[in-house]
Amino acid sequence: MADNTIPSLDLNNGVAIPQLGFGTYQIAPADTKAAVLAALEAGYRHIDTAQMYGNEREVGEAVRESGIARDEVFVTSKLNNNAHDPAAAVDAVARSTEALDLGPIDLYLVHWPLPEVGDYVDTWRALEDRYAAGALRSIGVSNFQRSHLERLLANTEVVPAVNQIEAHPYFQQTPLRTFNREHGIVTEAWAPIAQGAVLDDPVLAEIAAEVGRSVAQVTLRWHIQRGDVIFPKSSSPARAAENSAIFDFELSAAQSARIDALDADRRLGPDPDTFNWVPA
Ligand SMILES: NC(=O)C1=CN([C@@H]2O[C@H](COP(=O)(O)OP(=O)(O)OC[C@H]3O[C@@H](n4cnc5c(N)ncnc54)[C@H](OP(=O)(O)O)[C@@H]3O)[C@@H](O)[C@H]2O)C=CC1
Ligand SMILES: O=C1CO[C@H](CO)[C@@H](O)[C@@H]1O
Repeated sequence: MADNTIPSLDLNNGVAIPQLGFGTYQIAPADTKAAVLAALEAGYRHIDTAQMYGNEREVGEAVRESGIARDEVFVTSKLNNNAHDPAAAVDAVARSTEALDLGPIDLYLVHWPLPEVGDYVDTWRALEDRYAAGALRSIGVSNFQRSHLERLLANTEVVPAVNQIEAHPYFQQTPLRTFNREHGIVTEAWAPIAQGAVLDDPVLAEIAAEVGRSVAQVTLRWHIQRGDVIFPKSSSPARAAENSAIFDFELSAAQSARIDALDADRRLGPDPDTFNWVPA
């Protein structure tokens, strides 16, 4: 474990995804290109963006200008909540593709199920069509609960490659992660350090002192050892580099179990069963 190489996982269609990526939520468009270039310089090879974040164009510019071969960088984007209608979804894929300007997008997600807005099954069929046409290398979902996935799996052909859900030590999502795994769906954990809420945790601080790492690094390492994909966000190149230096140490089973015991059913973001927000 001397080096710090980022491992990849295989999605259910055989496409490889780096287990660590760089999150770009709340990075302003004007700051995004520099932040993504710094992340790529630090060794990240996976960027998570969304139409909702308003920074796809700048993510694409950074990847294109980085000098790194296109097939060495994995880029995810997400369909915005106002594009669930199938025709709008097809148009949204075209707009994301144009904004990123990187050729086929590596992974494209339905950002939220929006259970009371249209029907996510129809939205998914539109993404299945774009996937079959080669416009998207992989397709997945985000914030889908078990009930949403069950309906999708029963009514459509392509099994989502990932389900990107809120998960961190205070909201561990154990049953949903198990369901994902049993169906060949990779779990991606958003807000892996709980948007900073775990940083003052005394148990995590104790473990950090034991392994000589920061609380953020210990928390991110715990996710990696659970087998999930993560993409912490930082606007600071120093913290982004810190967050990527997690592949040259390990947590013991006992240390991981102490983190497992922090689960507190503490959701930070919206509840996917009731979140039906659509931007104007
Ligand atoms: N699918 C979905 O619905 C959602 C997806 N996401 C995705 O997940 C990504 C990650 O989630 P996010 O909500 O950003 O939350 P994170 O858990 O990644 O936390 C980000 C916050 O932690 C701070 N931070 C990061 N690294 C460190 C560090 N080493 N030490 C101290 N503070 C640190 C950042 O501040 P600073 O920038 O100042 O370092 C920022 O305030 C998003 O960027 C986005 O790509 C997020 C939310 C919802
Ligand atoms: O990706 C996202 C960033 O955070 C927002 C607020 O929690 C979410 O709505 C959105 O899904």
